[in-house]
Amino acid sequence: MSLLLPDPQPTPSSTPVPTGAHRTGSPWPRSARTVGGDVRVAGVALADVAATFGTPVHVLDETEVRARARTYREHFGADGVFYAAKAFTCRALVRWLADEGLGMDVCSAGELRTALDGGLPAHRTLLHGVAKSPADLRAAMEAGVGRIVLDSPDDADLVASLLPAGARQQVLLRLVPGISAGAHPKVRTATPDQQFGTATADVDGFVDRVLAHRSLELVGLHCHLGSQITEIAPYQEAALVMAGVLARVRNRHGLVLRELDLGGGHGIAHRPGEPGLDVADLARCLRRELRDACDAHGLRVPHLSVEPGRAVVGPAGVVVYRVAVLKRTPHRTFVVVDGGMSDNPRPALYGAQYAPRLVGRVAAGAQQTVTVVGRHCETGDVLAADVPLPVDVRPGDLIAFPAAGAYHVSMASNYNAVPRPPVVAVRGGEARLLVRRETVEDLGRRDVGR
Ligand SMILES: Cc1ncc(COP(=O)(O)O)c(C=O)c1O
Ligand SMILES: N[C@@H](CCCC[NH3+])C(=O)O
Repeated sequence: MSLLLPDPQPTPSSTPVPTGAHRTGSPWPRSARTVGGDVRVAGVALADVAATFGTPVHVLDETEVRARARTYREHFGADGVFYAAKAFTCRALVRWLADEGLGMDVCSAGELRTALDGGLPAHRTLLHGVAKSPADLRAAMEAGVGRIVLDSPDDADLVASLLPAGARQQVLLRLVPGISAGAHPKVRTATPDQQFGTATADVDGFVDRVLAHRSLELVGLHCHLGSQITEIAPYQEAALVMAGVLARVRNRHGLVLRELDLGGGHGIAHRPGEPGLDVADLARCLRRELRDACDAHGLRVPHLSVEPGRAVVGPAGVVVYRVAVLKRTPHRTFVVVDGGMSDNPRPALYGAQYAPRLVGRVAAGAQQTVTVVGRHCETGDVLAADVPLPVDVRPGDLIAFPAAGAYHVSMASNYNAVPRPPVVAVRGGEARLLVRRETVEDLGRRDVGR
């Protein structure tokens, strides 16, 4: 019996996935069940997905995504949730999220394109970026994005310079509240030593630069602390700091800003037993903190919004690899799989840890400690070091990594000219292709020189 999953029983497709507070402690979708030696997600055996679509393959549980989106919508309300497209995006996903009442945070003309193609109205998107290109901005302005988040005073000038004559654009200011939060230094974005946003101490000059442009309508403030944050306290601190900045803007500039976007970063369990951030608790604590802080400043409480990415799609995704080679050295046993850092750079970038498991057959009971590595020409292409897998693991076996729905596909590359894997949606016992596997021909198409 597996420690990773609930009891091995098939999921009746009629069992509703509970909404409400997010469960913490399991990296698997709530529908995941062990059946014999296999795992079924939304009633679909992972071995069947691998047989039909090949490996590596990304599997996304539609019901899990929708339930997570609905939970956010319930606790943060209409116009309160902008899914961060950078975590993963494709047209079907946009449609699910739009159905569930979410908006979307996009960072490029490409992410915006997918949002629009998926049917999300442009006014439900907001555009981010530390270095928005003129092409990004023109696409955003042409589509009519709801908000543009200005990263710096220069960004304000750039946006204003590209707006068509007579147009007005609602904007937020991205500020740096000086809070250190996030699972790794490379994903902390609210400290003074990194490149995003403008220090809260410099807000007056930032506001003045924005107000100098009649085409920019300043409606609110924004901050984003970092990613994979599993405690509520940093968000409470952010609410407190940002309420202070709202008061300062009112006092110094006579402007009452009506919106506050506190970004994303909500953590999930990547391995069994790890904590995740509870959305209901987060919403409750944030609202209380913000109300108290605004009361203290005599401010009206602004409209609150958040930008979760990982917490919406991360636990809904599983990636399945096939074992290519088993290598025993005096130091380690290497399980070499047919993917690697080109489809999941997270372990190499952040030392991210996962809990892979064998699927597709009944294994010997005993476990051994192995290191799962990828196929790439880098010693650092380690997907999971020192993890338990069955003693009889062998070439041809399937290895599944849960918590793979966010920042895998979206950060995938073509290193070693390896085509990127497909994304398959599962729901009610059926699997359907959302994003096809890239081909070697796709890769060759851009190579136009002689
Ligand atoms: C501005 C902004 N909003 C939202 C997110 C989403 O973060 P996460 O996927 O950790 O929720 C990010 C990425 O960290 C971001 O940079
Ligand atoms: N890419 C990071 C998170 C950073 C998100 C963007 N600010 C990860 O995989 O954990």
